[in-house]
Amino acid sequence: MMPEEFLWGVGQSGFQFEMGDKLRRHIDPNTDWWKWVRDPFNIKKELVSGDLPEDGINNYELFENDHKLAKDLGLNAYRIGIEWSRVFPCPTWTVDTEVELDTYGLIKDIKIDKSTLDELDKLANKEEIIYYRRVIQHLRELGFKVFVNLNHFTLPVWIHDPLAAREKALTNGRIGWVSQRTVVEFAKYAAYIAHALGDLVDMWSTFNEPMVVVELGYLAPYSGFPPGVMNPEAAKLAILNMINAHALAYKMIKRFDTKKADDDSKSPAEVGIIYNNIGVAYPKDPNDPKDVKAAENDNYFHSGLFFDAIHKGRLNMEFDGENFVKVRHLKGNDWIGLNYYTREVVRYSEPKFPSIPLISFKGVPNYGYSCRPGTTSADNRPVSDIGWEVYPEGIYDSIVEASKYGVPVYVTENGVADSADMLRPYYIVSHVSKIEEAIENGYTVKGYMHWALTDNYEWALGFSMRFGLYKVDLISKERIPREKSVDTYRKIVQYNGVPDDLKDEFLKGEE
Ligand SMILES: O=[N+]([O-])c1ccccc1O[C@@H]1O[C@H](CO)[C@H](O)[C@H](O)[C@H]1O
Repeated sequence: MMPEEFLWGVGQSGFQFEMGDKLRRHIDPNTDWWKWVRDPFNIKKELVSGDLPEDGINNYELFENDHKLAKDLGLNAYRIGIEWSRVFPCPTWTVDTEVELDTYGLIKDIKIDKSTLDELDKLANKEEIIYYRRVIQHLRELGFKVFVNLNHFTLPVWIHDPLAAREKALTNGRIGWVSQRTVVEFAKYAAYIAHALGDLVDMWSTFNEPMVVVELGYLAPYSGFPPGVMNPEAAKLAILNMINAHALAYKMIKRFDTKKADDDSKSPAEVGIIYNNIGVAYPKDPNDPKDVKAAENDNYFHSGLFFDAIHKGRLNMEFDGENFVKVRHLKGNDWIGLNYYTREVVRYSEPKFPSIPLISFKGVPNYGYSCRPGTTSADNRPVSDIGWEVYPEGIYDSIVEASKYGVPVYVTENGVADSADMLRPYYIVSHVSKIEEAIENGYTVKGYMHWALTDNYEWALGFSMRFGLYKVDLISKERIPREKSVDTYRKIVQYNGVPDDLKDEFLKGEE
């Protein structure tokens, strides 16, 4: 059983859930992803699916309905995302701020005060603020603890034009996280949102999975993620800028959200980061020191580097895992949101880029993310529709790794692409059991949020991947329960842990 105050919830983002209203009144054409997924070249090359987000599930209008579905499951936590581009459809560059740099060229502080907020207020789309306030208020009325995430992959197109960025090999101005200008604008956005929503929100996160943005955007040109270039120098800049952006947003949220929303909160603003692949790279051959080193490097590249910076003020600017500089102003993180889907199994391989020595690993096929749908993994585990191995042990190891930083952990995403609902009940039971085990062994995990309540738009893969406890009919927008999963999750939530009958049904013979 979980501790009494354990949070059970679901997670969602803006871009993947909001759009889909019939009259197209609530489309948001102002993101990089909007532009990216309809680009004829991308569609022709099958980099993206050709599905469009405006044909999606329409949570924008149906949020009350979705909140009620979550309530009926017995949930008490709900994670949402704010779309930067909805609040600021036009550039905020013109709002002047003083920026203080450190000796490494990182931004140490940025002067944002009440008059800056007034200027930003003139540029903000007030209707969208009113809208997000309604959404949060409705969640609060239903008794949910609300988690608000500021950035989930998408960037305003005025700050990132992915097609121009690709075409001009990142030499044009709108290059997203490769440019330090984005850090400054993000700090303004964070300050403004904290001010505009702070009375209703105590649990904040800056980013969702920053390393996915970097790796799929700048090191995997066929991933289907914008801007689809291969450029290790850009990847390094993007990582440093996102670390810097987290640090500044952390400060801004603390500065401008001074009002406690919930009685049970420790402070008016608990600011964390949502992160995936935390310590879940495993060596193919645990007896081969080179493979062991490869996994260690992989783990450091994916999470250690970022976490060392924001928790210890210790920055590995060389990307070698060996040389560090002290950058105290980067420190600041109150909780870790852990997203877990599967593991990685890696072998040693000579560093692909001389300037990133940590990338001395390569994935082994038929494990983790590299499986084929409709098969079982090399380890004889089930594989999801998206080709990801089901490996519940990984969530335990991920909790252990995240716990090293001394802040509470919330599982902010966990789920499976499974349109037939054959795997999901087992997936939920096995992963939640591992979380229970971690808690029994003394680790601090304070919540579990399933991804997702409903089907949604799975980025480059469009609507083909079905992560919902509720299936969504994309024509009628009807939510149809995937009965077995809905039942399973409801039982777990009611019991506040995995009851014995579910363990018997799904985990017999595993232990
Ligand atoms: O979006 N991704 O490409 C990606 C790759 C590896 C692990 C998580 C991950 O992103 C995460 O995954 C889920 C399901 O795929 C959602 O789409 C979510 O938006 C994202 O945060």
